[in-house]
Amino acid sequence: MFHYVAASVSAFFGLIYVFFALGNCGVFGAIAKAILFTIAFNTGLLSSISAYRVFFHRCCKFPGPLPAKVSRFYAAKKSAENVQYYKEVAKLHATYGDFVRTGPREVSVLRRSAVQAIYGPNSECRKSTWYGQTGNDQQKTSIHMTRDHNKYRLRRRAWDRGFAIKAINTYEPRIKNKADIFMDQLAKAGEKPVDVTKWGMFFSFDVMGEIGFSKDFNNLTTGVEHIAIKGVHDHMNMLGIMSMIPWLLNMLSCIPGAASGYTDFFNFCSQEIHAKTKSWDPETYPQDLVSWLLKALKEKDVTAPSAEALEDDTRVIIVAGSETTATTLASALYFMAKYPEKQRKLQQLLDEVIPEPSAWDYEKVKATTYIDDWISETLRLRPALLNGGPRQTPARGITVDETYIPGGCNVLIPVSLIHRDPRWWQQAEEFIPERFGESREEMGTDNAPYMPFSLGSYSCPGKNLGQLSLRISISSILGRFNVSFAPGETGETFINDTLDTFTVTLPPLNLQFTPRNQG
Ligand code: HEM
Repeated sequence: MFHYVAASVSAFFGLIYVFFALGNCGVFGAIAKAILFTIAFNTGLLSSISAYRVFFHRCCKFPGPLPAKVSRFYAAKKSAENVQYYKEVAKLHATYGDFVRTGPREVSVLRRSAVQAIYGPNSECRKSTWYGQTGNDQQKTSIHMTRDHNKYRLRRRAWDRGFAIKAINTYEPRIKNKADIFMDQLAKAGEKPVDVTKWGMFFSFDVMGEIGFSKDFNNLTTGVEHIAIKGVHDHMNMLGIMSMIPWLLNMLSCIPGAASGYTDFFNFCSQEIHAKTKSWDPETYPQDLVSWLLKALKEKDVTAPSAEALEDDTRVIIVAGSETTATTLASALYFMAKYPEKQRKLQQLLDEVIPEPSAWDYEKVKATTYIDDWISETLRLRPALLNGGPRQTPARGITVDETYIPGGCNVLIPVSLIHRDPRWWQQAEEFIPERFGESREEMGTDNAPYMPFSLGSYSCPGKNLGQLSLRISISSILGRFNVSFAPGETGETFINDTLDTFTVTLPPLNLQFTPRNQG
């Protein structure tokens, strides 16, 4: 698009010059003629592109709404209506079936076998053009936006070292420390309602400050959202809508001032990484994720990102690491309030191994598998990312069941739909953590499509860290409190008004945390 826009602008001024030089009209006449010429040319061009996309494009056999076949602006428009594009996708699948053309070259697929074909470890599908939204210079983008598969694999190694078991073990007591501050704040709230959407975010941002940078972001102690993070949150809706047209987002971000809402966040990350570069001691064992990335950079390891990419990576650490864990924690607590008898069951199982909060021990929490079943079921019904990241099919295409999808198409799975599809999930709409535990076989869980952390090469590197934070926070809460809806809260808005901003944005949820008498 950059090339196209540059060529168009040059051609426009070239035309004015030519018409003027031909000498049969003045400057204004030349401008008028150039405008007419440009309109005629672009009308012809856009009409022929539209006709091609509707009748001759390699994706033309897939059904879908006509405007979606012509342009991605359709998806952006639908997303702009209420930032709930996932509901639109659900309607489209109900109307058109399992394969829906949701963009000129995008197909949304609602089939179990598509999970392996698109995201599985042996899939040849690669990150699609969606990941070009912050630019295509692979030396400058974050790991998340790295589309070059070989470069991605090399960079991923540095991340995987930061999430290896030895590293993760050093994080556990520091996360527990944050959880304890969180518990003190819940105790202070007493009978007052606590918005867990907000406080879950404070907790997970502070965890990422600690684990990402060995830094206290102080959200939990102050009860106030960090100014830099606030900038990100204030612009999530816009980002959710604009990312429907990645090339436009990329272009807009180049306009000076267009990304000013993010300035605080960008400056903050930049300051943090510079401070860290100075304070970091390469001789000691890395204590946080940024140190692992710095280590790779310093050792000129092939896994090292460039300095610019490192800055972008720090932004990913904060956003990818905290938004997802925070929204999952809030949803897990929602289910506790909604299903008090199941909450009691989890509490009792934890009480058996941890009879009082002072006896808290992570190994015992981990051994209580029902807590993992709770987290898995929460992520099934309330995935932190409602859609699988779009992937591009390899040149020879892929086959999903009986359907051939040609090469060079963008394909994705609507995760929030496939996780509730009754063809593969029994009692699909119900919250039944046991389906991941003792009822696993009976409920056919192993054969059902499940991908809250994505799968394969580009799956979430922070999965273990996310689960660690969730186990620690949930077990700490249940050891000290009973969780219920605050007066007047039903949780309906929390469920119905979830926004699709790539990672979800959740409405407030007011819960009450009543101290337990454990006798
Ligand atoms: C419950 C918690 C979490 C969930 C549900 C989750 C989910 C996901 C998903 C679905 C993706 C794939 C996105 C895509 O395909 O574009 C992803 C990617 C990623 N996640 Fe997580 N995540 C969680 C926690 C974390 C944590 C704690 C970190 C730590 C920094 C993290 C770091 C990342 C990174 C860096 C990527 C990009 C990987 C890539 O592009 O290949 N995540 N996550």
